[in-house]
Formats: sequence, structure tokens, C-alpha cells
Amino acid sequence: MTTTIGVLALQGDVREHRAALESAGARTTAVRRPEELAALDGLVLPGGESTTIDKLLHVFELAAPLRDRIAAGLPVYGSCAGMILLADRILDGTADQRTLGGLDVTVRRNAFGRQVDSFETDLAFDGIRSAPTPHAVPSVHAVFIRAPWVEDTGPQVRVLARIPAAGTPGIPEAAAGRIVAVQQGSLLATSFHPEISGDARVHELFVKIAKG
Ligand SMILES: NC(=O)CC[C@H](N)C(=O)O
Repeated sequence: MTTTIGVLALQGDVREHRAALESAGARTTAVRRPEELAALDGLVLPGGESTTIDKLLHVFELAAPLRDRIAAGLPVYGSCAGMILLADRILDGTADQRTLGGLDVTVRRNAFGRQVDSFETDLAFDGIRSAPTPHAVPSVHAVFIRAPWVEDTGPQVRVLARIPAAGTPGIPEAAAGRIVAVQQGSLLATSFHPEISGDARVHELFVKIAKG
């Protein structure tokens, strides 16, 4: 049976996520209304601007139904702003910023700071398949755009990827070793944007999670 994944389409890079999900074998739909949540096997919260998406979730009356669906076990993948929306706790959010929650982590918004607001690096990523050539640990090329990092995790959270250790060329000291991908049951979150790097393996992992 085809897996149907919705992409929250209020703001952010919706088209890129739909393309990555479709190349991972899922059917996709754009989600803007509460009634569109019913038919989904999973949902992606895209990158964009978390404060804007937060406001729009309330304007479109999606925040409460989405919180209920997440609590009831809907698989959700959040990238960047989407990671912030899934987090139970935020540091450096705006005063009135809310999240949907569900993921027992604290994220620091815009954590990588001014010098490295945007950067790219290769990361070992637990749980994805090795490609295109098999490596000992599968790695992904990760693009960070004013990204958050995960500052702490609850006991149910599995860390899937971290920024490389201090001393790795191109890695700022403050960013070294930071957690940038996590999974808690059927919730998946990355600080970075696999949807823009032409590599669908993180989306494949999510489709697998959504299939159960
Ligand atoms: N690329 C992104 O999704 C950036 C996230 C953004 N800095 C925020 O706070 O929402």
C-alpha cells in the first residue's frame, strides 16, 4: 500500500520536501487544513521560519489538532524550523513563541551564531543506508541554514547525528560535537535540510518510520 505523507504547507520549503519524499517512494499531499490530517501516514514540518509557522498554525487552526495527532502517535519529521516546532523546549525563541512539542528535547534556535549562520559539512548519520558507495558509517552531506541544535535530550531520545569533533577542518569550536539529528519513537528531527541536497536517504528513513 502506498504511504501518504503530508507536508505542512503554510511556509517554508514544501516543494523540496515533497520531491524528496516522492523519490523515497511516498505519495505526498500539501497540508493546510485540519481535515487534511486525517488521511496521513506521516507529516513533514519543513524548514522555514519557526515563529512564522507557529503563528500560521494558530491562524489556520491547525495547532491543537496537530498536537493531538502527534500525541496519538502520528509519525512526524521536522527539519530545521520543523525541529524547533517539534521540540518540547526552546532556548532563544521569541518571547511569545510556542511549539507543538512531542519530542523530549531542548533546542537552541539560531544556535550556530553569526559567523556560521549557514554552513555545510559531512556527518555520520545512524539509521540511514550507505550510499552511493558503502562506508563503514553512512554519512550525509548536511546543509545548515540559521539552524538550531539540540542542547539536551530526554531518556527516550536516540541521537542519530552530531557535528564532527573539535579540530575537524571547517568546524567551529562551539559547534563541535553538537547533536543535530534525533529520533524518539515515530518522531524524527534534523537541524539541517536533507531536502535540498538531492539525497533522499533521510526521507527514506522517515517513510520507513511512517510505514511502521
Ligand atoms: N532554515 C531554517 O528552517 C531556519 C530556522 C529559523 N532560524 C527559525 O528559527 O525558524
